[in-house]
Amino acid sequence: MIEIQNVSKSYGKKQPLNRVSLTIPEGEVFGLLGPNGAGKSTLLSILATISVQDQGTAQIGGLDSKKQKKQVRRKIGYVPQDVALWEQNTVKENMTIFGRLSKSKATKDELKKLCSDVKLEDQWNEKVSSLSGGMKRKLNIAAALIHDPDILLMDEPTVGIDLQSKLEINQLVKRLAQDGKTIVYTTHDLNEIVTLFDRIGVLKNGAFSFVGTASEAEERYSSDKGSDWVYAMLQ
Ligand SMILES: Nc1ncnc2c1ncn2[C@@H]1O[C@H](COP(=O)(O)OP(=O)(O)OP(=O)(O)O)[C@@H](O)[C@H]1O
Repeated sequence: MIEIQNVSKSYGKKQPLNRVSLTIPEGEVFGLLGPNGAGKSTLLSILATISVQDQGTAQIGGLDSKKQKKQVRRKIGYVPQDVALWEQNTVKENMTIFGRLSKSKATKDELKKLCSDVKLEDQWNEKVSSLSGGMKRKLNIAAALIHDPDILLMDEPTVGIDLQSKLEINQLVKRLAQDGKTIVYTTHDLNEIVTLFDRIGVLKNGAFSFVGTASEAEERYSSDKGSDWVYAMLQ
């Protein structure tokens, strides 16, 4: 469970988060939406203990993101917006390095299994620099799962990649949720907004303008003229 209470964060005169509150129950796939610059990455980075909020609290599995960073990091896997890999090393070497960094005792077979879960088994001995953008994204996700986190924070994991990799990542997210993991996922993708999430939340002007299921959003934002409810919701 994730509990965010009255979280605020400013950068100079900009205030992307202004007393934001949200509860995400265990096992939920939550879609974090909003226009460019709305504060989605900022909120994820606070949950990932990379940024610190100016005010308010964020609790992850009962642990405080500010005061119990180390313990929180054991509970979360973070997939940043920008791919972060060792390009000159192989997939296997990358997984081994990430395994050491997360102090995981995962065996080679377990690391390989994580790669096969994201359909990267054939690339095990390939250099990262030779992989496609979609493959790199999938490797970043596999790396975030090495320490078997309860919660996965994913910042636009499918932006700018091929359709097949995107659908594979979507399927993986659904499987992880079935296994009981809680997932917070930011996206601008229309199909994902409509199909992937148990609930969505729209960040706008520093706060959530909507939190609920896609059906509830459709009901609220559809007009009689049948205008596009996703567009209306994000305005
Ligand atoms: N380190 C930083 N220093 C200064 N300003 C920042 C910093 N990080 C984010 N911002 C600003 O805070 C606001 C929120 O940024 P954030 O990246 O959280 O938005 P976002 O909703 O994730 O956007 P996008 O959909 O474009 O990824 C933006 O105006 C951004 O320019």
